[in-house]
This record gives sequence, C-alpha cells and structure tokens, in this order.
Amino acid sequence: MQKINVFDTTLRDGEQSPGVNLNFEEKMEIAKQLERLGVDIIEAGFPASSQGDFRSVKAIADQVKGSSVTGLSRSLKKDIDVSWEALKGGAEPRLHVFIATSPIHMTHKLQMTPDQVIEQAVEAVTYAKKRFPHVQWSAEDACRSDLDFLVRIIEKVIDAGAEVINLPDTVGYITPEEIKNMFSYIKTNVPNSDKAKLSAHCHDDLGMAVANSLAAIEGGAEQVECTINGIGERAGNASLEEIAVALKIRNDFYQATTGLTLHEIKKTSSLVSKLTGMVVPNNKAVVGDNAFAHESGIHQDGVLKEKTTYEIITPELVGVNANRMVLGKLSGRHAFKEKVRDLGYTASDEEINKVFKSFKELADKKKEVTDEDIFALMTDEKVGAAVKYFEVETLQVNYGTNNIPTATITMRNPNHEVIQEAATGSGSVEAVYNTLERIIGQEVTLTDYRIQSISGGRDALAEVFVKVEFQGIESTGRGTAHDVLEASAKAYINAVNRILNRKSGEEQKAEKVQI
Ligand SMILES: CC(=O)SCCNC(=O)CCNC(=O)[C@H](O)C(C)(C)COP(=O)(O)OP(=O)(O)OC[C@H]1O[C@@H](n2cnc3c(N)ncnc32)[C@H](O)[C@@H]1OP(=O)(O)O
Ligand SMILES: CC(C)C(=O)C(=O)O
Repeated sequence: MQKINVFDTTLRDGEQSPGVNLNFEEKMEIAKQLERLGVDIIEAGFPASSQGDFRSVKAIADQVKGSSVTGLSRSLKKDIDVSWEALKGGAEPRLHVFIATSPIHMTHKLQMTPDQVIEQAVEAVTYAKKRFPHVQWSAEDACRSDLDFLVRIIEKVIDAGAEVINLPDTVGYITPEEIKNMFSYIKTNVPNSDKAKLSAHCHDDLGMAVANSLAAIEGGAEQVECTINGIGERAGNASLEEIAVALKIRNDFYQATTGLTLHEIKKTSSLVSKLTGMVVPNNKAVVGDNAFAHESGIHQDGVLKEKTTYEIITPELVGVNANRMVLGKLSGRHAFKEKVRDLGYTASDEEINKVFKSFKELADKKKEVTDEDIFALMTDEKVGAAVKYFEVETLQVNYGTNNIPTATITMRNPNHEVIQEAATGSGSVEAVYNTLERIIGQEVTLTDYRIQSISGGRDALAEVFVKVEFQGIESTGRGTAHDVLEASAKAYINAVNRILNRKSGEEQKAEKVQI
C-alpha cells in the first residue's frame, strides 16, 4: 500500500478564500487541530505577505512539531529570506517556492521568457537550499503549461535541490484523465524524477479538484495538497476530507493510504467552518450535515435492516457519532416505528399506525418532523385513549386591530350533539376560551396558561399547557397544533376531558397505558 503525504494548505490557499481572514489565535488553533488530524505538512501562510502572516507562520513553526510546517514564497531572495526567519524554528524547516510556467502566466503576468523563468526558478531553489533542509518547488499553472517545457524546468530544479515537485492545476482546468497522463508523463520523461516526489494541487473551478487529485495519484503523485472543507481561492481547493476518505473506502482501487487520524475529520471541519465563517453545505460529502442522514422511507428501511445498503462510509470513521434518520413526508413506517421506540415508547402496531397517519399529515406541512414533534403526537395519541367528552370540530377566530376578537367554535359534547357558539374576548385566546366555556355550559377557571414552540423554525408546532379548575377539580391540559389558537383550544378541552375522565373513573384506565 503506497503512503500518500497530505499537505494541508487551509492556512495559506484556504485563507485566500474571499472573505476569510484568520487572526493569529485562530490560525494557531487550526494548526494544532491539523496536527491532531495527522497531516504530514501544514502550509501555515505566506510569510512575506504581511507582518501578521509572518508572526503566525513563525509561531506555528516554533510550536507545532507533530507535522512539518512550511510557508509559500515567490522566487525572490527577499521572500525566501523572510520565509527563513519565519520557518527556521521548525523541526525540519521546509520552504515552498513557486514560479509560473504556463505561456499565459509567463507572457502576461511575469513578462518573462521561458528561459528567464528557468533561470529564476533554479536560482531561487539554489538560494533556498543554502538554508532550508527541505525545498518544495511548484510550477504554477502547470496544467496549462507545455509538457516538454515542464520536463526541462523540473529536471533543473531537482538538480538544484528541490525534493518535492508540485504540479498545480491553478485554475481548475484539467480533467482527471489528462492529469493522470500528465503525472505519468513527467515521471517517465524527467530523467532525475526518482530524486523527487510529485505532488498535486488542484482547484475546483469545474468541480473536479478531488477527482483530479485522485487521478494524479494514479499517475504517480505521492503527495496531495488540499484544504479542510475544500476552501480556497475562487471555487476552492480539493477537499482534504474527501480525498482521505476516498482513499480509505476505495483502497481496493487506489492501493494508497494516508497517515491521517480520520476520526478527527468532522471536528476539524467544524472548527475551520466556525473560524473562517465558511458554512459547510448540508450535502457536502463526508462532513456535511446530511452526509449520514437518511430521509426517504425505502432508504431508511434498508439502513435499519443493514447499514451497508445505503452507507458506504461509517459515521464513526470520520468522528460523527451516528447516522441520522430524518423523518419527513417521504419517510415510511419502519423508520417511524424505530424513532418511536428510540424515544422510549411502548406502542402497539395499531397505535403506531394511527400516529403514523397524523405524522404524515404533519410532515406534509413541515419540512422536518423532529423528536419533539413525535413526542407530541405520541402523547396526544396516548392521552386520546381516554374518553373525549368534548371534541372541537371547527374553530374560527376573527381578529383585527380595530375589532373585538370573536371566536366561533363547533364542538361535539358528551351527548354527541354538535353545538356551535360564538363569544368575544379581550384577546383571541380569551375569545376562544369564553366560547368553549359557553358550550361546556359550566364555569371553567383558567389558573395557568403557557405556550412554547416545539423545535425551531417558522413552521414549528405550538405547544400549550393550561391548568383549569372545573367541577371542583384541578387538572392540567396540553395541546399541540401548527396554530397557537388551535393548540390553546386543544389544551383547554384536554384539561376538561381529563377532569371528566377522572370523575368517571376513566382517568385511571388512561394512565395505565404505558407511555
Ligand atoms: C496561485 C497562488 O495561489 S500564488 C499565491 C497567491 N497568494 C498571494 O498572492 C497572497 C500574498 N500576496 C501578497 O501579499 C502580495 O501579493 C505580495 C506581498 C506577495 C506582493 O505584493 P506586491 O509587491 O504589492 O506585488 P503584487 O501582488 O501587486 O504583484 C505581484 C508581483 O509578484 C510577481 N510574481 C508573481 N509570482 C511570482 C513568483 N512566483 N516569483 C517572483 N515574482 C512573482 C508578479 O509578476 C508581480 O511583479 P511586478 O510587481 O514586478 O509586476
Ligand atoms: C502556488 C501554487 C501551489 C498554488 O497555490 C496554485 O498554483 O494554485
């Protein structure tokens, strides 16, 4: 099994993401986490770019000893000198020096001839080698460079002392097949290629950065440069976690491995997301919130029977506690039943089937049905096992800033008669309660009223708790609904029904049902 070195550039190319600006403490915290993750090389910054970056790179090089620390430098003596000052305290000081090799970059940006570029590259590597025991050289925009020019310049920088040759796809242009061919071409045609490791550094402009990095490995790369969560200049870099997990899960194909502690991946991803402010999309491979979540009934059923039906990565592998069954309108009975059991309910198939129907109705109205929602549905069902003396059939409330709130309610009474009444109140809830009291035909004293939302979001269920006194007995009641007034009415009637149940001895029966 071939060992692939992981070169993490979250703190250098990752910080080039528009809008990202990490301070000293943040860079230090990320570097320490990268060390725990076990990356081979941390590119901590670009020391010559600013005082702040110099200070961070220096501190990381001085303090992080579990990974090798490097910094980026142009092919200029002044940049290399500054980099040396920053990196010299590292365990084995390592410089990453680059120059562009594509015709577009050489002509327009550097305004140099290919021969001048070769000369400057060799001069820079030679100069760097006088100080640094390890020098990596990068051919910026290698993937749009002339292959035979690359062969010429690479041979010379290896002779000058570069021990890693990085061939970046700077603008995310190449395809997997092309990059694989490019790496094997360089390996075969550079006469001294055995004296250096080849490295890939891919950008994601066409969404192929990870595929290209893996293809480069097939072509002979022994190092991949990547960032946590794939952050980086423009559309970002190849994402470290995706490459690492692909190599692990498909090592039958790639025959390659990394030295990473994979269960640190999720923690590292969350830390980088928090400190950079770059949110990880829910559907992001490996570290997205949905990476181990199943919502559709057929998938949930499959996973409950055998995880490998729909999971190729175990959540534990990357430090996620467990997979997640998300209950929504596409979920089925198997997952629902499992969730009800997980929540601690003992329920018969008949009860499950009944609540499943209410669950589907709720799921049609709500994006995600949460544990709290299921709890509310189950509690309603269990409490509903007692006699419902009164039951609200329809409820309408007329409210306006210039009107007196009026409620009109149709309700079934203990004699199974449907009665309609209307009443006003100083607010909508009072109007509802006055109307209910009128239908009940006896005084009901409300002694407590509390409302809260179940789970988050605008579409959350409302949950109302009341305490009422009726016929000399006090009882609590609870009601849930999407609408606060409906939940208020349900809670009030629930309390009255409980009192009537208790009076007729039915309450005892209801409490026997195990919740
Ligand atoms: C593909 C990559 O990701 S490369 C890394 C990109 N990262 C960064 O640029 C972040 C850090 N950069 C910086 O802070 C600044 O750009 C600095 C400090 C490096 C340079 O700043 P300035 O001196 O103001 O130059 P500026 O950035 O405007 O232009 C870049 C200069 O470097 C030259 N240059 C670019 N790459 C190289 C190189 N590898 N070797 C030598 N010179 C180079 C350019 O041709 C240009 O030279 P010119 O001023 O003679 O025209
Ligand atoms: C300087 C190199 C490594 C780079 O970041 C790129 O080409 O994208």
